[in-house]
Amino acid sequence: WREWTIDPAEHFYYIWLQVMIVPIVYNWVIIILTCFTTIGLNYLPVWLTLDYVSDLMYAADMTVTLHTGFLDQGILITNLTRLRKRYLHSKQFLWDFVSLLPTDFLYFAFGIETPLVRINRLLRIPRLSEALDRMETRTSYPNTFRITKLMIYIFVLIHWNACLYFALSNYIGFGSDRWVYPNITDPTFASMRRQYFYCFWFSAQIFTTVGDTPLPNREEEYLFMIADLLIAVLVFASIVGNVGNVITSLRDRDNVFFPNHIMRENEILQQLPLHMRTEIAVSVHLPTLTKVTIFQNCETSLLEELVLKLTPQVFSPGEYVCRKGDVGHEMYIIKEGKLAVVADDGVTEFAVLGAGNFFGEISILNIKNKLGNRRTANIKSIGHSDLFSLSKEDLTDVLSEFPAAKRHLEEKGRQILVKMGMLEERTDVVEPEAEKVETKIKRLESILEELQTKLARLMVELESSNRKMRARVEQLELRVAMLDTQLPHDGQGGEGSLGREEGVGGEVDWVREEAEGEEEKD
Ligand SMILES: Nc1ncnc2c1ncn2[C@@H]1O[C@@H]2COP(=O)(O)O[C@H]2[C@H]1O
Repeated sequence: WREWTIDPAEHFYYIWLQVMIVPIVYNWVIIILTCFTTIGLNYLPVWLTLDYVSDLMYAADMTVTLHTGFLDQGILITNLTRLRKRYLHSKQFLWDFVSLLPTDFLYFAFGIETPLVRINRLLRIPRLSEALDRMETRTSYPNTFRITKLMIYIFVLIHWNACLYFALSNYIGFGSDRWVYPNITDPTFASMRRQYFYCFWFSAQIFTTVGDTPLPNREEEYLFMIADLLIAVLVFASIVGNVGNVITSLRDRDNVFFPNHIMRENEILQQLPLHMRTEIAVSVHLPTLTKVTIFQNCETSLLEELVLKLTPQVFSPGEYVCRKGDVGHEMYIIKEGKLAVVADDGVTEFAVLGAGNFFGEISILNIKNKLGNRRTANIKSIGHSDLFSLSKEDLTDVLSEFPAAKRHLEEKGRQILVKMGMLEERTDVVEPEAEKVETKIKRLESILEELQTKLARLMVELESSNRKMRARVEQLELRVAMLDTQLPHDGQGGEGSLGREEGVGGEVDWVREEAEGEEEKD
C-alpha cells in the first residue's frame, strides 16, 4: 500500500473528504462546549474517546493527502517521491502537522477540565472548506447547500459566543448581576440543558441584533457586548450578501452549473456586438496565440480576426484528438496541456507537443503526401488539455492574408512528412504543374494569333463591302438622274421599260459585283 496513490477526481477521495467533515466539525463544536464544566466533566469518557478517534482520523487524513496525486500541466502526477516532496514543502502540511501536535500532554499541567489545550485541532479548517467546496460543485441543489452552509457557520458562531458568555459569567460570578448567567445553584438554572439553551438564546439575541439582552454593568461585560455587536454587524452583512447572491444565481439558474460551459461561452459571445466580442476574445485568447510561432510576427489586427475563428476544445487524459487516416477538417493550437504523437499501438510516442505548439495542418493544407487529405498521425492527449481548433475554411481565409504563416506551416508540414518518408517528391509535384501552365499559355497564344488573323480578314472584308456599297449607291443615283432626264411623257410604257431595264441592269450589276467580291476574297 506504500505505492498506493489516489486520483483527486475519483469518488474515494470525495467520500474521504466528506468523512473528514465529522472530526473537524466535532472539534470546532466540542472543544469550546467544555466551557460548560458540568457538560465537560459529566461526559468526560465520551469526549476523551471521541477526541482520540478524531486524532486518528486526522493522522489518516495526512496519509491520504500524502498519497493524493496532483495535476501538473494537465497531467496527473502519481510519483510518490514527488507527491511526498510537494506535501512536505506545502503550507498545508504545516497546518496539518500543528493541528496534530499532542498538546493533550498539557492536561498534566492544567488539569483534565481544560480541553482548550486541544485548540490547535481547529487548524484543520482548510480541509473542511475543501470538502464543502467539493460538495457544492457536486450537489444538485447548490443554492440550498449555500444557505445551509451559512446557517451552520452562524450556528457555530452563536455556539462559541454562548460558551464564552457562560465562561465569562463563571469568571464574574453566576447571578452577580442581571447580565451574567443566573445563579446555577438555583434549581431553575442548574440543569445542563438549561445552562446551554439560556446561553445560546442570549448569544443569538446579540447576533441577530434583536438587542433585547440585559444591559451590561461591568467593564468586562461592556467589552464582551461591544465585540459581539461588531461581529453581529459582520454576520448581518454576510447574511444579506450571501442570500443576495443566492437569489441572483437562482435568477440565472441556467448559468450556475452549465455542464458544457465552452459551448455556452460561445453562445454568449455570439450575442455581443462584434467589437465587444473581439475585445473579449482578444483578451482571453491572445496570450495563447502570441505563443504560437507562426503567428508571432503577425499584425494585431489580423490576430484579432483570427481569435474570433478559434473554437476552444477540452480533451481528457488518454483521449485521441485525431487518428491516422481520418479526413482532416481542422487544425489545432495547444493552449495548455501536453499531447503525444503516437504510433498505432497508442503507446510509442514519436513526439510530445506542448503549449504554443500546433498540429493537424498537413491534412488540410494540401501538402502532397501519400495519404492525401487524411491525418498522417495519431494525436493523444496525455493529461487534460485545452486546445483551440481552426476549421479548414477559416484557416484558408486567414492564410490568404498571412502568406508568411502559410509558408511556415507548409514548411513545418513538409519537414514532418520528410521525417516520416511520406512526402511525395517535390519535383514530381511541381514540374508537371509548371509544364501544364506552360502548354496552356502556348495554346492560348496560338488561339489568340488565330483570332487576330480572323479579325484582320473581317476588317478587310468589311471595308471592301463598304466601298462596293458606296459605289453601287453612286451608280444607282447616276442612273436615276439619267432616267429622270429621259422620262417619256406617257407614263405607262416608260414605267414598264424602266422596270425591266432596271431589273435586268440591276441583276447584271449585282452578279458582277458578287463576282468581284469573290475575286477579292480569293
Ligand atoms: N513526428 C511528428 N512530430 C510533430 N507533429 C507531428 C508528427 N507527425 C504528425 N504530426 C502532426 O500530427 C498531425 C496529424 O494530422 P495532420 O496529418 O493533419 O497533421 C499532423 C502534424 O501536424
